[in-house]
Amino acid sequence: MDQSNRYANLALKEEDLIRNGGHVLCAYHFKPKAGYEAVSTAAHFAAESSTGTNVEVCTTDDFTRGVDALVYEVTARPDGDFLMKIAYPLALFDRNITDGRAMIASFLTLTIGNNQGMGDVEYAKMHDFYVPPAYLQLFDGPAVNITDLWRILGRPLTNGGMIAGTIIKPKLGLRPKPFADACHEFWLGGDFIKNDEPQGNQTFAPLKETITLVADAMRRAQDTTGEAKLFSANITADDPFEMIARGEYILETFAENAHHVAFLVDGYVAGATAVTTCRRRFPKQFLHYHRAGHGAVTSPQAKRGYTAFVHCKMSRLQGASGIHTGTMGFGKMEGESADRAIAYMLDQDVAQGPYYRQEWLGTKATTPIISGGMNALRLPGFFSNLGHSNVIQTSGGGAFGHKDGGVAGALSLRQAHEAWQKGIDLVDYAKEHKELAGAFESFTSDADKLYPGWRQKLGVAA
Ligand SMILES: O=C(COP(=O)(O)O)[C@H](O)[C@H](O)COP(=O)(O)O
Ligand SMILES: [Mg+2]
Repeated sequence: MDQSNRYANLALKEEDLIRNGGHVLCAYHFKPKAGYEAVSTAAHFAAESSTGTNVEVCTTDDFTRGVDALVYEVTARPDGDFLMKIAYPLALFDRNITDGRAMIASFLTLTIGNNQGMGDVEYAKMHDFYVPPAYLQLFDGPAVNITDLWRILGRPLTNGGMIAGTIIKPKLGLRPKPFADACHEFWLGGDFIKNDEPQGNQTFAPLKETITLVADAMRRAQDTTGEAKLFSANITADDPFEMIARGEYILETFAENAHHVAFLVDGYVAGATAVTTCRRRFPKQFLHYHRAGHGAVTSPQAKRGYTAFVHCKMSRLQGASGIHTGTMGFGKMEGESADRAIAYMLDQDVAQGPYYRQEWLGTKATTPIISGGMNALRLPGFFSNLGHSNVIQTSGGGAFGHKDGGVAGALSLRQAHEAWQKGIDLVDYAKEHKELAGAFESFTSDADKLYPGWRQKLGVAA
């Protein structure tokens, strides 16, 4: 059944839809199955994503038709796919019975829901979306972000710079004492430590025992260095009550340092409920959105789901204090330099996406968290591409892979950031900073690639 006379209106103008503010707009790259025409398939897609199904139902009335999602653009793309844009009336989206607020679960159920498995759609992937002010203000948005961490660290509250972090490695297999010892070591040179995402309450490292030792390690490191230290504790679980139990135990155990604790939630695998449980139950803690598994849908190889840009943009609506944005081609994970647009959508008040310009109307920024195969040598290029260094940066291998250990690894990260801030060439800075020089000797293949001639300049034999 061709539903394009009901669910498509190609005469609608995007600027009018934005000016009227009554619709969420979504842009997809899509392809109909062989034998299906683009506009009618797009109309079926919009029907399935809003008020319709594959046939007319006798229960539809005039009100129903007034809240249909409408395809307002279908254009052929050079790669053979189509660009499809759909306007979703705000009334379609579910609202809480407790407080009338919006939820990402409903946004996804409609915009990336049943439409992902339709028989006439080869694939469809969301590349951008636009949220009008009336819907934007119904989301929690961030309560806390890097500014609050800068305050704890005693830094300027604007342009306070990179927070030097690590991830405790190995990923799994450390018992509580070696885990806390690794934390203590890194904190002697760095600021921020996160649990690696699988670390929780394994039998060989019970959470209560590990957290008690980590809280003690933080106290000792703070006493020794005279600096504040930060820990991002994983509270991800299937059960919100389990997350709350973990969070409460952690805050109680860190006691006077509870405000130095962030909560890590693996928001892709555990979902919107887990993110919002943390955002609402612990609004004073930094909500660290980790995104393990997101590559299954966000990878450029995946033709379905949504992009990393869309994923990160949703996290700001939900109220993530920070989210991993990838390393933009400078680390080990998939990405490219143009991914800096993801960071700008998170940390600016007006930002341009691939298809829509979004005004955030004073919504707090979500801090980009830069992680995945990073080390001191890769930081200057990364910051130059991004244009600023106001990020949390966590290097796991890049800290504990340093030839002189975790303290030197942490210091090398700080030194690389200082060099970039001062506009000094990294090799020149390494002549005066032995931990940075040690990073060159530790990560030699990066050094050879990024800084040819470094051996002669630093007097290191080949
Ligand atoms: O443990 C790590 C990185 O460890 P290492 O520093 O040793 O590479 C993180 O889970 C990844 O950064 C996730 O990827 P992303 O940040 O892209 O979500
Ligand atoms: Mg990890």
